Parts: sequence; structure tokens; C-alpha cells
Amino acid sequence: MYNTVEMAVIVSRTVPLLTEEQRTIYDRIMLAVSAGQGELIFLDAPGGTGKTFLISLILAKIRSNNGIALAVASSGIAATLLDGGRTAHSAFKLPLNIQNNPDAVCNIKKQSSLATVLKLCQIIIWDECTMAHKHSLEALDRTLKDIRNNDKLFGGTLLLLSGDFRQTLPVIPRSTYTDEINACLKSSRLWHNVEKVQLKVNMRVQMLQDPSAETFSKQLLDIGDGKVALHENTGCIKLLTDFCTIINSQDELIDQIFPDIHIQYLNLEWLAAVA
Ligand SMILES: Nc1ncnc2c1ncn2[C@@H]1O[C@H](COP(=O)(O)OP(=O)(O)OP(=O)(O)O)[C@@H](O)[C@H]1O
Repeated sequence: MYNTVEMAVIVSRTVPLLTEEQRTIYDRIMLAVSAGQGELIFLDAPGGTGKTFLISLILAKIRSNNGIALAVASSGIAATLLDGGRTAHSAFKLPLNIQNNPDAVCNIKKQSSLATVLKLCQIIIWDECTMAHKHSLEALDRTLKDIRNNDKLFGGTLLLLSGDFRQTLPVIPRSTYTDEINACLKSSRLWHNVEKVQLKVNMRVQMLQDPSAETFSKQLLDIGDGKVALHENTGCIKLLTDFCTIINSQDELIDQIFPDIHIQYLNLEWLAAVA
């Protein structure tokens, strides 16, 4: 249970801060929540555009009215950034070998308390959805139809997917590039139902007023949008020397991003801060 007063305070503090594009999306989502008809919306948001900021507000708004809003993410680290966030696998009890199971369903009994929550919830927000295997989303669709006895998409549940396809796609061990494309949500039969909304303004750049943050965010977008030429033999791109700190091994990468992880790995606040 959430404290509705605390949630309302978050809402009244945050709404006046929204930028115009954040406000438009916030209003669109809240309209879909009130309509209660179930929709599939994809929030396309490159890093730093305020996706977490906006999602946190939507969660707080629904919870301030005693409504149920579920927040899941494809990775544990992204789940730590959302209030009450869980990984999609654990929240929906998805089967472990989902990539080999095109007809999968979630392991949720119709009479269970989780099924009741899924029946009553006003929105499901799935962050970092671009990392999810399409079978996971399809399993959720089948399960919600069954639990809600409703043949509409996701049994009439409002689903907000968020993420950035320029970043990480599903990770499939020993797979080819084509396997990853086939596995991603855009290849799902459900994807044509998606309404896309977009955040474009990088709030980190805007708030920090830092020209190097602006250059970095532009370079990142150019790579994600395929504007940087591929090396003809290797198919790799060459990173500019001013792009980031280049390291030599996976261990060094972990050390730089998560220093002291062997001590801090149970400290959720620390994990969320460095995520
Ligand atoms: N309208 C706003 N007013 C004030 N601060 C904002 C606003 N929108 C975003 N921010 C701040 O900008 C920063 C980036 O926002 P946020 O973390 O939500 O971005 P994101 O899209 O989730 O980024 P990433 O995917 O890289 O984690 C945060 O510090 C957030 O608090």
C-alpha cells in the first residue's frame, strides 16, 4: 500500500516542473488511464530525456488516487529506479526459457492474489522494454486475456512500454544479429497495435547547461540512428577519442562503473545511484 498523501505531494511538486513535451505525454497517458479501455503505448525516450521522471510521476498520480499501478523493468538495475519496481520476469512469473517458447504463458494461477492485482491494475509500465524478448510480451498478452476473461489486447489493460531501441536489444547467448532483431518487440505480431509517443529534449543537457554533455548526447544519438559509418571489413564503428573513456577489458569496465561492487551489491540505493 502506498501513502496517498505522500503520493499527492510528489504529484503536486512534479507536475509544474514538466516540460511541454513531458506534459503532453503525461496528459495522454492520464487520459488513457481514465478511459480504462486498455491500450498499448510506447514511450520512445533516448537517455536523459526525463523518462524515469515522467514514469515516476504517472505511478505517483495513480497511487495518490488509491489506484494500482505496476512498474516493471527488463533488468534488475532499471527496476531499482522505479518506486515499487520489479523485474518483468519476477513480477509476471515468466518462464525461464522464454526464447524457445513462442506459445508461453505466465505462471500465474487465475485465483492467485497476483491475478487479482493484474485484474484491478490501471496501468502496467514496462521500462527498458527494448531488452525484452517478444515472447515475453506475447505471454503477458495471453495471460492477461485469460485472467481478465477479455479477448481485447492485453485483456483490456493499459500497457505503457518505455525504452530506446538505439540502446540494448534482447540479449540471446550465442545468437546472430538477425536472431536479436527477430527476438525484439518490433518483430512481434503485437507491435502494429502500438501508439508511439516521444521525448526528445535531453533534460540532463538542459539542466546542467554543460556543452560536453550536449556533445555526448548528440554523438550517442548519431550512433544509435546509424549515422556513423561502419568499418567495411569488421562492420564495427570507430569511437571518437572525445566520446568516452575507453577501457581495455570487461573487468575494468565493471570497476569504472560499479567501483566496490563486491561490497555494495546489496545496497539498492547505491545501485540505483550508479545505474
Ligand atoms: N521537467 C523536469 N524538471 C526538472 N528536472 C527534470 C525534468 N525532467 C527530467 N529532469 C531531471 O533530468 C535528469 C534526467 O532525467 P531521467 O533520469 O528521468 O532521464 P531518463 O530518460 O530516464 O534517462 P536514462 O534513460 O539515461 O536513465 C534527472 O536528474 C531528472 O530528475
